[in-house]
Amino acid sequence: MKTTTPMLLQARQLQLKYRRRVIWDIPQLYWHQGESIYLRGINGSGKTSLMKVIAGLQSPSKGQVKLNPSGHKPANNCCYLHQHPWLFSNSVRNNLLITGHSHHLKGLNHQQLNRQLDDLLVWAGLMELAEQPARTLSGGERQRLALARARLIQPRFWLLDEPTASLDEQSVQRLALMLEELQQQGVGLLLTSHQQNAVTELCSQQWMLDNGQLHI
Ligand SMILES: Nc1ncnc2c1ncn2[C@@H]1O[C@H](COP(=O)(O)OP(=O)(O)OP(=O)(O)O)[C@@H](O)[C@H]1O
Repeated sequence: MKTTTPMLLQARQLQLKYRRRVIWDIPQLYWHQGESIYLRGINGSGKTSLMKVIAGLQSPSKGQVKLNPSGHKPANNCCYLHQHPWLFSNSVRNNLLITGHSHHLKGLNHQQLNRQLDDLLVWAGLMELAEQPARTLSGGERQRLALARARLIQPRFWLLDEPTASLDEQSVQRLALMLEELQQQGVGLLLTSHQQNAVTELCSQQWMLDNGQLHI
């Protein structure tokens, strides 16, 4: 991460409406970098919408999400990971390379760049699949590649929408180990899941969306 000063993401009077229907109304919300939060709520309670608003991918109807220290934008420091990650159709390694080129890896020489990609492939358990087309990966492998790709961008806040849906026990454990390493680096994690598992157990806090209210 670029600096060591932890950030605080906060919002006041945050509201989301679709037409006249209020999805949620949140008087205040604080998320310190380094905190891991399990966001719960029944289908349709507004979890995905809240994550997208926090990550700067969607505008709220009222209020604003801010980062402290001020001057930083949520969209530049948050990464929202979809349940079904979108990947480039070329190889696993090239998925990382393309993302790396468009971010901070531009200044690295060929050898340094390859070393960084190798480290990420090892972290994600994808070294043996590095030359395989990403479209042929299994669900668990796709998730791990999406995580490795996001790590290149070095977000402070990671928002994972149903990362373990349709993963078997072993894949969940593997993902949990990867997320644990991110936690040790001091990132913030916010994740949803309809089942409690090794990934949700990493979270020391829970937020519950219920009937338009966020219970913290
Ligand atoms: N673009 C939109 N226009 C109108 N309504 C929408 C739109 N996007 C979402 N909604 C509605 O907002 C509500 C919240 O949706 P959201 O996807 O945030 O819920 P969720 O808690 O993530 O659900 P799930 O657990 O099923 O993924 C739902 O009732 C949904 O139909």
